[in-house]
Amino acid sequence: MTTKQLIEQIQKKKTFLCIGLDVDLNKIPQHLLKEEDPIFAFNKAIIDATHHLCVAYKPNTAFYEAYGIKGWKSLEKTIKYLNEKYPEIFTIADAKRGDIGNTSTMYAKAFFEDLAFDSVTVAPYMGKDSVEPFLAFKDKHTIMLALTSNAGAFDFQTKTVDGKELYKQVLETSKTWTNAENLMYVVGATKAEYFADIRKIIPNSFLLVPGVGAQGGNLQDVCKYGMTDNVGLLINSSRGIIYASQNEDFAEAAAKSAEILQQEMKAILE
Ligand SMILES: O=c1ccn([C@@H]2O[C@H](COP(=O)(O)O)[C@@H](O)[C@H]2O)c(=O)[nH]1
Repeated sequence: MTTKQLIEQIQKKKTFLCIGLDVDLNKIPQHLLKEEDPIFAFNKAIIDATHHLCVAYKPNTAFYEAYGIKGWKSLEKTIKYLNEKYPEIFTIADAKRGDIGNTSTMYAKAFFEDLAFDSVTVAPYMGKDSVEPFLAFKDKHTIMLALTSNAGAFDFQTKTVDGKELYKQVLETSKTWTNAENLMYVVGATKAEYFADIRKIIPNSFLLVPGVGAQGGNLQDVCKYGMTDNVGLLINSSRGIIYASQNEDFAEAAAKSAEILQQEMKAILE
């Protein structure tokens, strides 16, 4: 999907919500455990109930890898279902990959070609040659960690290196890379006070913003300082939506929870 198509979807659906599909078998309704593929059954029900309220889904691959081959098959089925039934939805593999160049190319093939995700998250720590192989894929998006939502973000990301905070160095340097137009960035909703400075460096790039809901980030604050003319934000909530209920009504409860955020977004967009 192109960035233009993503912006069109945001404007049409009046939402920039991304729903995180972080499936934990201990948290899903127990009746689903009787299904042949409980993870896919859960995701399918959540997607069917919420697709009109969001523009993106983000399975975090850890929640699938934890269940071995079965988990990976559930991830495959989920992305295939999304691509076939809801092709207008932007898909994010939250895998936080990155390695020496030839290995990064294989990661990129896995997520962009084999699984056919629109985007994948990567870590910037190994630098230019670890990220550029992802950027080489046309109409695919590489979402690089910039300033993360967790407390550990202050261990390295905000430390001063050569007179500038490391996360700012990451943003500035990455702008010079080949195919940098295919970059988006992760900035945590819990770091709302940093968005104004971040926008000075990357005024137009899309930001994937996790941390609303279960981690306590505030949507209004993020939008106040992070929003661009083209919105430029994908706000993610995972647990706050998909585990709104652990009973048989889980899909409807997830939709209600998603609708609360979507209505807030709609009001901001109007
Ligand atoms: O800085 C980051 C980067 C990634 N994440 C991921 O986003 C979701 C958040 O889940 P919630 O349940 O809404 O808290 C999860 O997959 C994280 O691994 C993040 O939280 N912060």
